[in-house]
Amino acid sequence: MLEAQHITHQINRKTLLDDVSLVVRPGELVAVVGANGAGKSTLLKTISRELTPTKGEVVLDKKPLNRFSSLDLARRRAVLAQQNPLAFEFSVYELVMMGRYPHFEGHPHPEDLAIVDFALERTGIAHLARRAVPTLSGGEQQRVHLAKILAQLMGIEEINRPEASIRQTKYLLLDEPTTGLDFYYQHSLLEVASELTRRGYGVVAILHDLNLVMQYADNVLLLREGKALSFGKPASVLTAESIFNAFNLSVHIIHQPELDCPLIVHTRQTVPLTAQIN
Ligand SMILES: Nc1ncnc2c1ncn2[C@@H]1O[C@H](COP(=O)(O)OP(=O)(O)OP(=O)(O)O)[C@@H](O)[C@H]1O
Repeated sequence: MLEAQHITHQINRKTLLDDVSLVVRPGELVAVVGANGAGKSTLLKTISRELTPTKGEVVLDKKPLNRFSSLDLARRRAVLAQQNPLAFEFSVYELVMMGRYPHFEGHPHPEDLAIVDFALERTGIAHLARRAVPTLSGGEQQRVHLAKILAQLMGIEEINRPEASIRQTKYLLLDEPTTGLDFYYQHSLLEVASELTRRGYGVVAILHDLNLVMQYADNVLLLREGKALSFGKPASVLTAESIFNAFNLSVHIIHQPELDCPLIVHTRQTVPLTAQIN
């Protein structure tokens, strides 16, 4: 279990996070939502150990995060950042192979090569393997970075026995992973994440599309101005009232029996029909 316990984060006199807690259990996809500047990336960076909180603690399987070696942590959790470092002239294959660096010294083993091939296939970029990363489109580059973190976490036994659960829980931490992805790949990415949760992974994803949250998240944390407004099942947390509180936007929540989950639609301020006719 991955737990952020009462996280407060202050920079100078500004409070970016104020007593925020989050729990991610094995097998769960937890979404973090909120307006721009609400503190979502700050929370994810704290959970990944990129930032040290002013107060509070992040605990992975009951052990504080700061007690893990960098190598152990790299094998237990992988991070898809909002802004990925420039890939210079690396090929797609080379960049995805970097995901395996915590697992070998010198030359990659046959299983590292198999895992990289699997990650390239699973993210739909095998045909781009020899291309230089900077020549790819934004969405293609995003899929390369996803493939890299899959390669970082997956083990050969997971590829050979896809139906088996993993022995030790691993966590994917995704900051706006659907950025730049088309409609098909937004869903494809969240299907990959869901598939991993079924194997026992935990996933934390910052998402802006609340309908994707409704469809894919097991739990959601709603942040406003660094504070947790609520945490729980998407249909209970994402109400018209809470969305108005967090985003200052009026929405309809539509329940259709043929849909798996409620649908959130922005209420546009329309001119009454009679006024238009006149
Ligand atoms: N190093 C910093 N110094 C000062 N303020 C910062 C720093 N880092 C972040 N902030 C501020 O903290 C707030 C939260 O930032 P954060 O990046 O966590 O927001 P976010 O919810 O991820 O936003 P977005 O949806 O725009 O990505 C913002 O107002 C941001 O300007």
